[in-house]
Amino acid sequence: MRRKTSLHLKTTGALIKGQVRSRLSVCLNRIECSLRSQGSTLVFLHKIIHQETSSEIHSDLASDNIQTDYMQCNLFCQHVHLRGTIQTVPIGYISSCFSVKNGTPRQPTICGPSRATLQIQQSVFNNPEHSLVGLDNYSHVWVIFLFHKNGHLSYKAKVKPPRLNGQRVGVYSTRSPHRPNALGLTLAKLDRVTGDTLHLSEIDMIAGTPVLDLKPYISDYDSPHSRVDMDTDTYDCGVQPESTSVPSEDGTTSVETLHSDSVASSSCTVDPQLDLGVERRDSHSTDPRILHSIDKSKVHIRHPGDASSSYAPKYQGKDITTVLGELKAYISEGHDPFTLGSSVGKSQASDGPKAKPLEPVEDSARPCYGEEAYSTIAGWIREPPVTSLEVRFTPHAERELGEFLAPINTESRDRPRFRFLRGPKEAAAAIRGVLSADPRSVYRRSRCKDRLFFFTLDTADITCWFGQGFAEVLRVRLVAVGKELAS
Ligand SMILES: C[S@@+](CC[C@H](N)C(=O)[O-])C[C@H]1O[C@@H](n2cnc3c(N)ncnc32)[C@H](O)[C@@H]1O
Repeated sequence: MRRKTSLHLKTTGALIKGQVRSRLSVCLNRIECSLRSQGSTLVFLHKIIHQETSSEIHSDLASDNIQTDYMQCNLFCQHVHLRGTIQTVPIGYISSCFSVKNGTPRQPTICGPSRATLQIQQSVFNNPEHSLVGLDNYSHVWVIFLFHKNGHLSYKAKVKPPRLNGQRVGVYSTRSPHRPNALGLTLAKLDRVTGDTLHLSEIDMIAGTPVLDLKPYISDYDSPHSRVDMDTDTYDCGVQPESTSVPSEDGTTSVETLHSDSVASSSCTVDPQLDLGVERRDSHSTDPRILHSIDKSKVHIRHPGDASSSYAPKYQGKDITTVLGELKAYISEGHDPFTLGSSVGKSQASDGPKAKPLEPVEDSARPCYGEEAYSTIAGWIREPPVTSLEVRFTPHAERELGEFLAPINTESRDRPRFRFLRGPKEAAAAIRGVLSADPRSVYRRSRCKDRLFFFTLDTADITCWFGQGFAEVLRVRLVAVGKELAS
């Protein structure tokens, strides 16, 4: 194997010129060192050399990809020496309606109809379809992939996200594809599973993207809001609970619901220190955007006007806002919510405060808890300094798009046909999604305002231009390679 590898390295090395050649040879030397010292990594290294480096080099000799491979090998070898072996082999490669980076949505939510398939490689599992059994129970899947088309590893500690229109932030506060380990993470919609293939939509990956891993999206684990909901479920036990409020040593009040026929108990902990006002701001910070969550409180109150409040768990017929308002009053004023009215569980605290009818909690006085109560995001994500664009089609472009057929359409073979998208309507929605988010780089926006913008969507080449606050689609043509696919 080693001889074969060396031979391959020599052949590949002969193709490389100048600086790139010398860089790669350093890299190859390191790999050979690794081969000598790390017998077990031989297969993987061979894969890197064979699949990643050589195919890219042959197709794109002078490109930056060589540097990427060089850097990747370099990083890899450092790891082999310092940290042991890290084996990462793609489980499959994305086939998607985006063939190049230009015009690919920056996040999956931008363009719902963006579709893709992923076939699990036979080389990873003998029966790749077995690895997907049960996955069709989930609507969404995390896709962990490599930004394999990042031409060069010019990553920097600070980046300029296009939505920030030139402002710099730390790379780790962004989803920039330019990062030291070029890993991407996309929450894709899982439309269906057929055998060894996943059918996805809402994706932001280009065709050929190597996928390293898949995990089901489980809101109970992956969404802080759901975690909160699980905690508040302690109010909705389904059986008449006997409740007792137990002040604990750390000053929190724990409300325990005891099931008479079971040893199981669930608890809801309220920290009076926290004032139940979730919109606490950091005492050290004057930045009004810094909103801090209550980490320890397992209580979640939704904003009274929040549409989601209809989902609020109920305790003994009362919505959670009311129950927590009562709890808050209990904590701050001594009203015992558990001795109020007949529908509420009895308090077992004999020396607890006397029952008093509660005043209805004023909306303004209620804590205003939105979803941000449990997760916070940078203000610019929802309110970026760039505005979204109106998207128009010229009548000509509209006609051209209308000519396209869905993949399964059996009509005339002369008409252009999509591979992924389900017809012109879906394509129009995808184009609107991509363009309204202004896919141009900051440089293009400011320096090349008047230039035409081209991108490819499925089998269509789109030409458009940008004006003040809008993007207009001028032409929709079948891509050259798409012709073969469409026939
Ligand atoms: C901003 S990244 C976000 C990706 C992912 N959702 C994440 O947060 O990690 C999405 C952009 O990466 C680029 N991209 C997609 N697939 C790529 C690949 N295989 N190699 C390099 N760049 C890619 C496209 O330009 C796309 O607009």
